[in-house]
Amino acid sequence: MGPEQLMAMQQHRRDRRRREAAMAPGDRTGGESSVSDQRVTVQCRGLTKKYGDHTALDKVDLTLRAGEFVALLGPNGAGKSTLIKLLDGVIACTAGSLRLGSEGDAAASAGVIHQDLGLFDDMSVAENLFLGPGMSKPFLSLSSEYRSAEEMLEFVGLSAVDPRTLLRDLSLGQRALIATARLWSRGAEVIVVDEVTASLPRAEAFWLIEHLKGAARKGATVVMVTHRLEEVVGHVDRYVVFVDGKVALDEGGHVERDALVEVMSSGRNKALTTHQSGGGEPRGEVVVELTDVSVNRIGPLSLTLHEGSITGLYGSSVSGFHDAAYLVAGVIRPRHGRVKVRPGTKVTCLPAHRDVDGTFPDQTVEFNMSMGNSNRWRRLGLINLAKMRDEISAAAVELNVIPRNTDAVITTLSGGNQQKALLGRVVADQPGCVVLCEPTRGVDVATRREIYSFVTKLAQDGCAVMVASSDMEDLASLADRIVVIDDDGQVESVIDADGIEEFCSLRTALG
Ligand SMILES: Nc1ncnc2c1ncn2[C@@H]1O[C@H](COP(=O)(O)OP(=O)(O)OP(=O)(O)O)[C@@H](O)[C@H]1O
Repeated sequence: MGPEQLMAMQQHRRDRRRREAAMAPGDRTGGESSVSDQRVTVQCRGLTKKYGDHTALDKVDLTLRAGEFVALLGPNGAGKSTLIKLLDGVIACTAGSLRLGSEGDAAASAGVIHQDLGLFDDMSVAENLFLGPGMSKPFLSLSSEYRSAEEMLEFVGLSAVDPRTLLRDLSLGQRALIATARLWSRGAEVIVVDEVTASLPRAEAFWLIEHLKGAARKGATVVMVTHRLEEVVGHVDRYVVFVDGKVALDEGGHVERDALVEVMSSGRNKALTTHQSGGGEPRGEVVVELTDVSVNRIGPLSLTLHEGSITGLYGSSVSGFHDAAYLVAGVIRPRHGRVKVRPGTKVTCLPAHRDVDGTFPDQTVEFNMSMGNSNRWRRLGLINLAKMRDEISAAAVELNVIPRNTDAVITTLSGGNQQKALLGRVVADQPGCVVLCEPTRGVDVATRREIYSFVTKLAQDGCAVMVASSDMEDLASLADRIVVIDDDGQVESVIDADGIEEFCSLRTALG
C-alpha cells in the first residue's frame, strides 16, 4: 500500500472514531437503543430516475442511518438495481436528490458488493483488503498493514482468519465478508450486498447474514438485496419494499413473509401452479440416456430422462451436480461412458449462471431469444425475419417478459425478465428435452410462479425436463423424482414422488 493510501485510510478511521465517539454507546453496539438518533448515511428526496420514457424510480423518499441492517426487496423490475447504481454513483438521477451523509457533516460514501465479489482468488486476504490505486510495493512485511487487516477482519467477525490466507482457501461466505471489510476499509459507510446470497447454500447464506448484521452493529449501514425472503425475515432491522419504482413498504421490527409477498405481488397473479407428480417410475418414452458417464467430479452416472416427466437434480455446492446436467444437455462431453439422445431430438440448456454463460449482454432481447434457433425460421438458406419476430414477440408475451419491446438491449431488463427471456430461447425451437439449471435464481416470488407454470406446461406437452437446482422450492414444486448427487459426484439416492416433500423439508431444515 502506498503512503497516500495509508494516510487516507488513517484519516478515514479518525473521522469514523470521532463520529462513533459522538454516538451513545448503545447506538454503536446497536443494542437496545433506537437507531433514530444515529448519523444519517443516505437521504433520498423525490429521487427519480427515468430511462427514456420509462420511470424506473419515481419520487423516492428514503432515509437510512448508521447501524441499520436493511433488506431492500421488490419484484423484478421494481427499481432496486437502479437505486443501487445511484448510490454507487454509476448513474445520475433525473430529478430529486440523493445525499450520502447528513447535512453539516462529512459526506458518507457507499459501496456495492455484487455476486462476483470483485476479489482476487490468488491473492492473500490482506492483499485483497488493501489492493487498489496507490499500492506500490509488497506490504506483507509491514506490521501496520497487518494490524489494519486484523482490524478489518474483526469488523466482519473473521478475527480467526490469518490475513496471509489465500482468498481461494476461504468459503464463499467468508469471501463476501472480505469484500465487505474491503469496502469498509475504504471508507464506505453504506454497504450494499446485491444478491450475493443467491449462489450460497442456505446455511452459509444465514451465516453470512448474521455476520453482516454484526457489521451493521459496529456502525455500517448494510443494505441487503435478495429475492429469498426467508433469508431476511426475522433477521434484518428494517424492510424496504419497492414496487414499480416507488417505496411500497418501509417498516422496521418484524414483518411476516406473507405480508411482504402480498406487497410485492400487488396486481400480479398469485395462483401457484405446482406440478402434479405422477408417482412411480417415469412412463414416457426415453429421450436421453446416460450410461456410466463421468466427467470432472461426476460419475459414473447412469440416468434416463423421459417424455413428459421432470427429473430434479440436486447436490451440494462441492458436488459439481450442474456438470451432470451439462452432460445431459451435451454442453460438455463425458470423459467415459455414453450419452444417447433419441434421434431427431433437440436438447437445450439454461445455464446456471445467466450473467456469465447465458446472455449476450450487448444484444437485444430478440437476438438473445432467437440465438441458436435460427433453423426454425430458415427456408432455402434464408431466415424468414418477419416470422421470427412474430414468434419471438409471442413467446415474450407468453413468458410475460417486461418490457414487451424485444428490441431492448437485454441488460436493460431486470434480472427476472432476463431469466424469462432466456427461458424463451431455450424452448423456442420446440426441443424434446430441456435442461434448466437454477431456473429461478434471482427472480422474485411472482416470476417464480410464472416459471413453474411454464415448466409444468412444457412437461405436460411432452418435453423431457431436467431441473438442476439447489433451491428446494424448485424441486418440491416441479420434480417427479429427484436424483441426489453426493459430494463425491456419485448418485447418493433417487427420491421418488412420494418422498419429495419430506426430502425437501428435511434439506430446507438442515440448510
Ligand atoms: N439501462 C436501462 N435502459 C432502459 N431501461 C432500464 C435500464 N436499466 C433498467 N431499466 C428498467 O428500469 C426498471 C427497473 O430496473 P431495475 O434493474 O432497477 O429493477 P430491479 O428491481 O433491480 O429488478 P431485478 O430484481 O430483476 O434485478 C426495469 O423496468 C428495467 O427494465
